Amino acid sequence: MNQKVVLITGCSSGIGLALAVHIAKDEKKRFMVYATMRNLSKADALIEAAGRTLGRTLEIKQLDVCDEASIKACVDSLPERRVDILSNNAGIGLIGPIECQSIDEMKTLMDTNFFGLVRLMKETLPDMKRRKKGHIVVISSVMGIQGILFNDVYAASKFALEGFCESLAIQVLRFGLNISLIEPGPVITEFERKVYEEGLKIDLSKADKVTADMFTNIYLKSYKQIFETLGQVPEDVAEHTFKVITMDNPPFRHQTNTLYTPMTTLKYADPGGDLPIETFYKMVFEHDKVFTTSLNFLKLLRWRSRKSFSLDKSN
Ligand SMILES: NC(=O)C1=CN([C@@H]2O[C@H](COP(=O)(O)OP(=O)(O)OC[C@H]3O[C@@H](n4cnc5c(N)ncnc54)[C@H](OP(=O)(O)O)[C@@H]3O)[C@@H](O)[C@H]2O)C=CC1
Ligand SMILES: CC1=C(/C=C/C(C)=C/C=C/C(C)=C/C=O)C(C)(C)CCC1
Repeated sequence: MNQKVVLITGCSSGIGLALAVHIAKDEKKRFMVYATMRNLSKADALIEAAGRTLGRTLEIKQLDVCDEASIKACVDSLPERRVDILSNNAGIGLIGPIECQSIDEMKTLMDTNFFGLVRLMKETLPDMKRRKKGHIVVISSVMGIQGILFNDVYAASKFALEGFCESLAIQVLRFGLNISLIEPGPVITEFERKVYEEGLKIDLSKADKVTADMFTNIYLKSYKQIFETLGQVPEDVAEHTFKVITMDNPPFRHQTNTLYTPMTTLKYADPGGDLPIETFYKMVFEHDKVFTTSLNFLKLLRWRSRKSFSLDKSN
C-alpha cells in the first residue's frame, strides 16, 4: 500500500495529539503517522487516544524542535528518511507586559515557535525537493495575521512563521511542493491553562500602574471568557487540518474558527492598518460593556446549541 508518511511535532497534548490520532484513524488507512514529542514520558494520553492504531498507522517518536540532533535522529530513523507531510505544531505561549518578561523567555519562545520550524525544514526540505513531493502544514494562529493585546512576542513568533512560509511558498512551487498555514483562534488545550497560570504569577512591579491594571483587570479578566465563548476543541482544529491535508490543491492559509473571522477580516479590510487596532481598542476600553455582553450572549447561544444537540442525539 502506498501510504503517505506524516511527521507531527508536539503530540503529547492538544492539537498535535488530536491531529495525530485523527489522521491515523483514517478509514482508508492512507497515512502512516509519526507522532513525535520532546518527552516520551508524556506519551500516555496519546497512547490511550491512539487505541488500535498504535503500531499500525501510528508510531510514537522522540523529537525536540529546539534540538537539531534530536530532529536529525528522528528523520534518520524513518524508512528512506521519507516525510510526505510535515506538520509543525509544537509551540508555547507567553502573555504579559514586555517590561516583565526576560529576553531569555522571549528567546525560548522564538526558538520553539519559529526556529523549530526552520530546523525541521532544513532537515526535510532538500529531500522533498529531490522527490518533488511534499506538503508542509504549519499550525500558525490568528495571531499570525494580527496582534492581540499582551501577546506581543507570541504574535511576533507567529508573524515570523508566516513571513518565512510565504517567502518559501514561492520557491517550493517550482518543485511542486505545498505549504499550508492553519490559523486557529483560541483553542481549549494545555496551552490555555499554562499561559493563564503563568500570567497570574507575573511580577507586575516592573510595569507602570496603568499597564499592570490593563493586564490584570482587562486582559486576564476576559481571557477565560474569550476561550469559553470563542474557543474550539482540538479535535475541531484536527478535522480542519485533515481536510487541508487531503485536498488536491491545498490553500496557503486556512482559518479554523468562523466565530473569529470577523476579527481577522478587519486586517484585510484596511490597508492603512488602523481599523483592527482602533476596533480592538474601542472593544476593550470604550465599549467594554457591549463587548462583555456580546461574549455572554455568545456563551448562551453556544450552551443552547450544545444542549439541543445532546437532546437531538438522545432522541
Ligand atoms: N491553544 C490555542 O489557543 C492555540 C494554539 N495554537 C498553536 O497550536 C500549537 C499547539 O498548541 P496546543 O495544542 O494548543 O498546546 P499544548 O500545550 O497542548 O501543546 C503544545 C505541544 O508542543 C510541545 N512542545 C513545546 N515545546 C516543544 C519542543 N521544544 N519540542 C517539541 N515539542 C514541544 C508540548 O510538549 P510538552 O508537553 O513537552 O510541553 C506539547 O506537546 C502551538 O503551535 C500553538 O501556538 C494556535 C492557535 C490557538
Ligand atoms: C483581548 C481581545 C480579544 C482577545 C483575543 C484572544 C485572547 C485571542 C486568543 C487567541 C489565541 C490564544 C491564539 C493562539 O494562537 C479579541 C476577542 C480579539 C477582541 C479584542 C480584545
